[in-house]
Amino acid sequence: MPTYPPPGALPVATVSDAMDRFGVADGIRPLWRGAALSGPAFTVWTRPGDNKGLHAAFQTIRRGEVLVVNGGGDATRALIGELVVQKAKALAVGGIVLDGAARDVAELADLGVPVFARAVTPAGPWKTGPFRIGGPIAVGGVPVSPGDWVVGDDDGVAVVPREQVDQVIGTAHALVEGEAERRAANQRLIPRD
Ligand SMILES: O=C([O-])CC(=O)C(=O)O
Ligand SMILES: [Mg+2]
Repeated sequence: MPTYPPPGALPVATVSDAMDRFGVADGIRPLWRGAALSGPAFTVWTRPGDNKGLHAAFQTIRRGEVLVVNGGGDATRALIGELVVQKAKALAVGGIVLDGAARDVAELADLGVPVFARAVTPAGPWKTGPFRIGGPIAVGGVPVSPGDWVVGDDDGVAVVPREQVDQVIGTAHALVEGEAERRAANQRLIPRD
């Protein structure tokens, strides 16, 4: 697995800026404050509201990979809850990104697994499929293929195509330095009377 910056090391906003401000998954939000992730995508497409494919994903997902799920943007059925996230934690999954919903949100922060989703609902999932594991999908309108870099923080989630990761990380570091200069300049401002 390539080495990515650790979760929270580069702001997602800056990573997106380094992609000409593209790459952000629209409408996908962190489910607890401080949730941050950074790792390669493990993709699943599932029938909206059905989590059979997520349980199948846990048979092969590797340490540090981020489970990224296209659930059709469905907000009516939670694809995951505390028990599924507990499983993700035991397998050292890097985090979960759902274009769909979750439940049991009070427990997710305690588990410490970064989870990002479009919606929260107490309604539980179906468990019959169909699903597809490992192909190209999209979340929040952004294409994701297995191995693309997924990064998430309090602002949301961005996806960097695998072949652009080195260039985007380099550009993002340069942008961070530029922002530090602007921050210092802001601190030198004085009110005019
Ligand atoms: O029942 C489910 O599949 C989802 C859920 O609430 C959990 O994982 O705790
Ligand atoms: Mg539950």
